[in-house]
Amino acid sequence: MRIFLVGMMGSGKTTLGRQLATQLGYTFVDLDEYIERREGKSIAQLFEQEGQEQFRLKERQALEAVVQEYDQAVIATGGGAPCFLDNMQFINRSGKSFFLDVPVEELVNRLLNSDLSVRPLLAGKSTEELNHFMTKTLSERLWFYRQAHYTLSGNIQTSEALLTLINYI
Ligand SMILES: Nc1ncnc2c1ncn2[C@@H]1O[C@H](COP(=O)(O)OP(=O)(O)OP(=O)(O)O)[C@@H](O)[C@H]1O
Ligand SMILES: O=C(O)C1=C[C@@H](O)[C@@H](O)[C@H](O)C1
Ligand SMILES: [Mg+2]
Repeated sequence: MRIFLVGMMGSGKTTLGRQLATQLGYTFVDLDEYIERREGKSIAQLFEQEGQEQFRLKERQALEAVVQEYDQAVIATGGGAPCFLDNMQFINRSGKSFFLDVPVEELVNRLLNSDLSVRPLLAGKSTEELNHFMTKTLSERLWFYRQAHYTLSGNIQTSEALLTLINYI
């Protein structure tokens, strides 16, 4: 079985995905890291050198490659991945999907405590700009994220989220 985690930057896909994979004995794949390895460039470099449109094409190719490569895996998708091309349909056809629906205020808190420079869409933003960007982007993306098979809502601790997810699987 393939398990896909979708949601905004800071929603905990990488953190939760890694732990879930360990618990299930599945391979963990972080789509951003997979792209970085395939391309030999960081996500920030890809955005800077090739632009977002080209990145989204590479992201789709990587998604297809991951599905080809792994039958039993927990896959943390990139924050934007489900919202371009027909990626969300492809995800839903390829496994079970979970939307980590974390309130914007909490996303902003978490992101302010992390390294913004590795996230090219957020790099250099002030707290106010970050708030505005995250609110606007979430409202544009909700339609896609809500197509996930399951939703985990709220600011919940990773350990609790893990238990809930395992119950759904
Ligand atoms: N349940 C949680 N409660 C509190 N903080 C969390 C939780 N999950 C993750 N974090 C923290 O929030 C930050 C972002 O988490 P993470 O990198 O897992 O998000 P992501 O969804 O993979 O983001 P991106 O789309 O940018 O890769 C990290 O600093 C992480 O430690
Ligand atoms: O939300 C987004 O559009 C992104 C999220 C990250 O996972 C990376 O894929 C990249 O920084 C873009
Ligand atoms: Mg991540």
